[in-house]
Amino acid sequence: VALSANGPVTLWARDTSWGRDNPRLPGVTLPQGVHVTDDLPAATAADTLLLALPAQALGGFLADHGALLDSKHLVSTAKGIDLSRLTGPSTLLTQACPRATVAVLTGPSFAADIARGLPTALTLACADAEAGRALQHDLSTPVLRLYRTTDVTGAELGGALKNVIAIAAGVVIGAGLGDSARAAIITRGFAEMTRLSARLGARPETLTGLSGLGDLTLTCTSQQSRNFRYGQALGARQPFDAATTVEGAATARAVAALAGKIGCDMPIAAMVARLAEGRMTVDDAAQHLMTRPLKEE
Ligand SMILES: NC(=O)C1=CN([C@@H]2O[C@H](COP(=O)(O)OP(=O)(O)OC[C@H]3O[C@@H](n4cnc5c(N)ncnc54)[C@H](O)[C@@H]3O)[C@@H](O)[C@H]2O)C=CC1
Ligand SMILES: O=C(CO)COP(=O)(O)O
Repeated sequence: VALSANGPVTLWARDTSWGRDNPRLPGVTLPQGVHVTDDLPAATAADTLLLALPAQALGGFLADHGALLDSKHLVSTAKGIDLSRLTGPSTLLTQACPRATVAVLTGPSFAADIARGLPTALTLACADAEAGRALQHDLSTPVLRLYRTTDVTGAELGGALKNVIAIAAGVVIGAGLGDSARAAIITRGFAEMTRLSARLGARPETLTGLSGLGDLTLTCTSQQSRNFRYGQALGARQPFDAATTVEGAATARAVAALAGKIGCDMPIAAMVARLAEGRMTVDDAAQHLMTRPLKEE
């Protein structure tokens, strides 16, 4: 919707029977500049392709269709870590499409806000600085402001890890533990995010930017966030719609596996993984976090 301000856009989906009003984006009718199709070869004729798939679906999609995407400029919007391979979306794209230029678009942004034309700032990460500069210009609009970086690892880890911490923040609020406890979870969660990211080669300033702290702030404080609402339901012991995309649940499990492999202490992520799998109660999780050995901040 936003990019159609810059020129014609083709939107591909497996099922296009919804016409121009997608129930996943209620209240938004696609503008004339968006052409909707279920013809993937036709849609992939463009040079620049945005892949807006859930992180756990991206690997399978690339296994089926990667050949169509090679040599293109591929921009992933997925915020997660693939559970079976323990890698982020950029690695999945590079492995499936070795001749493509790979970039990541991430940062604080609810789809509904962008579609309504509200002002939004994002991070565009591309290891190839020149290609990143071109994509930054192509994908910015007067209300969608892109900052660029070459730190793809940091940008995609920020987006993936903030979802895990947002679930924890939701649990705190859902369980009635209060805003002070949520602030503690956000802060200690951010410490975990920077710790793991540094171990994996990210730059610290990427984590304090839009793709890290920016998105963490948004997702831990807004009822628009699916990850936060899912955490709230867990905390309140209420059911949650299983058809809703909640990236942080699988990513928490991936983070726990990855952190175990490289020996990185990630207590909040480990707790979210156990809560999401039903292996721990909220009371036990809170007790566990509060009774860890006292340490320096
Ligand atoms: N919705 C939002 O506000 C934002 C979402 N993101 C990220 O973008 C990614 C996608 O999120 P949403 O669009 O919100 O999710 P969604 O669940 O609303 O939509 C995902 C779409 O992908 C389709 N899909 C799933 N598996 C597929 C496959 N194998 N082949 C083809 N299509 C498939 C689904 O049918 C659905 O239409 C996630 O990683 C999310 O974290 C990033 C920023 C904001
Ligand atoms: O990534 C997002 C905001 O930046 C969307 O968050 P949720 O997936 O939690 O709805």
